[in-house]
Amino acid sequence: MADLLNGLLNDEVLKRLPGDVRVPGDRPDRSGILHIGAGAFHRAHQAVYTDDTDWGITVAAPSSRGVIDALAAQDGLYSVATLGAPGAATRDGVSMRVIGSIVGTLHIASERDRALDLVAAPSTHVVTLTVTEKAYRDPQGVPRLLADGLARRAARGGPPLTILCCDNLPDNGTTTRAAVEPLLDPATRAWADAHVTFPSSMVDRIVPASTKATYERALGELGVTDLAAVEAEPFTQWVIEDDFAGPRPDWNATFTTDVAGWERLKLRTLNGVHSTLAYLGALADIETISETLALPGAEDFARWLISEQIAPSLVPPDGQDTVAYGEAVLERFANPGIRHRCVQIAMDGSQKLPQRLFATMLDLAEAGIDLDLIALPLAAWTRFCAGKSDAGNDLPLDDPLKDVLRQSLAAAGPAPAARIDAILGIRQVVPEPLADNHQLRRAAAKWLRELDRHGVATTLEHL
Ligand SMILES: NC(=O)c1ccc[n+]([C@@H]2O[C@H](COP(=O)([O-])OP(=O)(O)OC[C@H]3O[C@@H](n4cnc5c(N)ncnc54)[C@H](O)[C@@H]3O)[C@@H](O)[C@H]2O)c1
Ligand SMILES: O=P(O)(O)OC[C@@H](O)[C@@H](O)[C@H](O)[C@H](O)CO
Repeated sequence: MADLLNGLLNDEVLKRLPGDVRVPGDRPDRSGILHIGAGAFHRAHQAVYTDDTDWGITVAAPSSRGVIDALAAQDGLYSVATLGAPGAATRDGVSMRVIGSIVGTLHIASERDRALDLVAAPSTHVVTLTVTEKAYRDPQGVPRLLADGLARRAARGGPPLTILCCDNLPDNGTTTRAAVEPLLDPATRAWADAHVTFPSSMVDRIVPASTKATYERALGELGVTDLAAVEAEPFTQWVIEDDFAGPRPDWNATFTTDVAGWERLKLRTLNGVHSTLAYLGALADIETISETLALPGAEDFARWLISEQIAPSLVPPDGQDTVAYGEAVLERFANPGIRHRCVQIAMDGSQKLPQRLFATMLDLAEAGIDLDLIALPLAAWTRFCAGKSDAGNDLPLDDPLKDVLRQSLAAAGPAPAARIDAILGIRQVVPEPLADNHQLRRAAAKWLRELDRHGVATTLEHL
């Protein structure tokens, strides 16, 4: 952890920061946005877009309070280091910006009543969410909080509210609505039908979890300690369905009537290849995505996967070409400044692979297209779930369906075909038509046999 003797980043020290650090102008004095999920992504994405407006954010942490405590001690300020920025103003392709859009913090687990009041407050116009894919399947968690907050807002006859999901899910607005609506009492439901919208959005910026190196870099660049520092790639994108119930922040985002095409393109191409590289890299005991992409054969495989399997599975949004989009994604993945760990991306595969891989497979199967290449990431995930790398090292299986995955694999025994069938048989994860797809089963079993016998590095090299 960075040295506290240098003092903390806060309002007082803003004017003393090095001249090449971008600092916020006048800070907003109220928050029209309640954000739930104080993770790294929010700080490097929505909070940055908001910093360019006169809106403020209250950030709510569902359980762990480390980040909000750090933010509170720093007057809500923190830095974003953009790494590998072409033409960056500062050393080694790093450009530093201090963000001032966070004006309040809240710990939901210990301040639930205040959280409900904030959902109900007339001054709150937008609730944004980055709570990971699995949170939408836990009715007693964030969906219950939103439902209870809406009940309070409805009872007070509050103004309209927009609930904007910023998690990597398809139809993420509809998914959020579907998680919240069944929890509403009839009166609140009737009020919400008229006063609450759930736009979908496609969010994109690669933001790895902060590490000791992040805090040390922040100290070096700022001259003061920043315990909420994050780092991110230069690229950023936000496509939002223009369906706001009340006032809309003037974010420099793309507002559109149809966000589904963007979501599909991004989830299948960027996230599909990200998860593929994450499982291959983790099995090969490689730490990051950029290092995995540098394995002989890996970049060619990713390119084939995009052109032969992902591109034919979707119609990109107007003006986009999936192969060109994929090329740009691979360039972003190769950014050596971004140390995005394979095991971080590999987390929660059961919640991610349905939209990242299985949806692509379904569309390919329906179109009668061979599923050979895309069966390799399925084999890699299957092998990853058993918890050992190619060299026999332990791999973490951090997944809400960990027990189901492990039990299914244990019951299947060692034969690759049986292990693939066991995974394809998990109905909560794999759509039914894929379980009976003989071509997919055969291809995945073939790849799993290769991975078992030769490991990832040799398999990729000899593709
Ligand atoms: N990091 C990225 O590159 C990136 C890019 C695009 C989208 N996203 C989206 O943002 C999400 C968060 O990413 P991050 O990098 O901030 O991760 P993070 O680990 O830094 O933060 C995760 C956040 O989710 C909350 N959370 C986790 N499980 C929860 C649960 N069951 N109920 C309620 N809250 C829960 C945590 O409290 C935390 O605030 C991702 O899951 C993804 O959907 C991330
Ligand atoms: O954040 P997750 O856990 O949903 O997925 C891990 C990465 O694939 C993801 O965060 C990408 O970096 C991101 O989607 C890029 O915009």
